[in-house]
Amino acid sequence: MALIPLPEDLIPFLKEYLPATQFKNDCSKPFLTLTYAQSLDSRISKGKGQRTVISHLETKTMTHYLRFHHDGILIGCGTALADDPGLNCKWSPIGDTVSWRCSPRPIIIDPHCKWGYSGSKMQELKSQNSGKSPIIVVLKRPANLDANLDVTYLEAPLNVEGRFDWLHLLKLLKSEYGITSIMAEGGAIVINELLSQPTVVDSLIVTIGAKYLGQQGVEVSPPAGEIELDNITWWKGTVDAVMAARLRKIQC
Ligand SMILES: NC(=O)c1ccc[n+]([C@@H]2O[C@H](COP(=O)([O-])OP(=O)(O)OC[C@H]3O[C@@H](n4cnc5c(N)ncnc54)[C@H](O)[C@@H]3O)[C@@H](O)[C@H]2O)c1
Ligand SMILES: Nc1nc(=O)c(N)c(NC[C@H](O)[C@H](O)[C@H](O)COP(=O)(O)O)[nH]1
Repeated sequence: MALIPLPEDLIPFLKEYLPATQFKNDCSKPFLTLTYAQSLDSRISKGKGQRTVISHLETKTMTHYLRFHHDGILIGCGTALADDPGLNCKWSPIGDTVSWRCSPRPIIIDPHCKWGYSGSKMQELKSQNSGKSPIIVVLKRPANLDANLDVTYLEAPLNVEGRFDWLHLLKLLKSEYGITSIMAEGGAIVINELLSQPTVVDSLIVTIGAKYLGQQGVEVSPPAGEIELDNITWWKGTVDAVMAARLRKIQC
């Protein structure tokens, strides 16, 4: 899908929430932006496994502007399987040239290797020099790896609940691959887990589309209950609104 020009007032609106240059050297974990598009009833798709357009094209362009400003783009394997996403960047300051140089490195959280890179949109974009090859985070690298497949596996341990520890994972991505900023784009499991990680998430950028998706839709709602936000700012577009904020740090 072609983009439209980025609304100019989104640039100052987002500035404070983007990874800052000085952050790169200061911290052992990458800067993490959690971003997604939801309906008025807090759904991110109309059903499990169904790719659903929520954003207006101007906020779709905003997503690509955000992609331009991050080294990595992280999704769960549920999104990779449902959407077959490209995860490249189609926005650049010099126009809409699509290049792997402007694109973040896709990072797919796939502990049990359910998603395949072969034949994917990501592979197609990589072969056209329009995107980067992914890092797939797994418990154990698959046996019989195809040496021709341009894909990197990062092994990480699962905790007793069968989950990767986010802080450990992010630090690994920085120390092993030099990734200093990541935007997490979903889906629901990733978003719900990260909403309760104020020490891991640095910025929260949520697009709210003016539609309802209904009770069959995939819901975003933190399982642990109430989450407070700080530094809240709103932007209003043609039909969408965007909220940028920070998760409130828990006081000891
Ligand atoms: N509107 C939006 O902005 C948006 C964004 C992304 C996805 N989506 C939609 O969301 C749906 C997919 O969401 P979902 O919740 O099924 O999938 P998901 O993308 O959150 O992936 C879930 C899977 O990722 C892995 N995973 C995630 N966190 C993990 C952790 N800490 N440790 C170990 N494994 C972990 C697990 O295998 C888990 O089953 C799709 O319908 C997609 O279209 C919407
Ligand atoms: N900003 C936004 N608005 C939406 O309406 C919507 N459905 C998504 N969904 C995010 C999800 O991660 C998608 O899978 C990728 O946005 C697809 O990425 P590509 O365009 O293929 O690169 N994101």
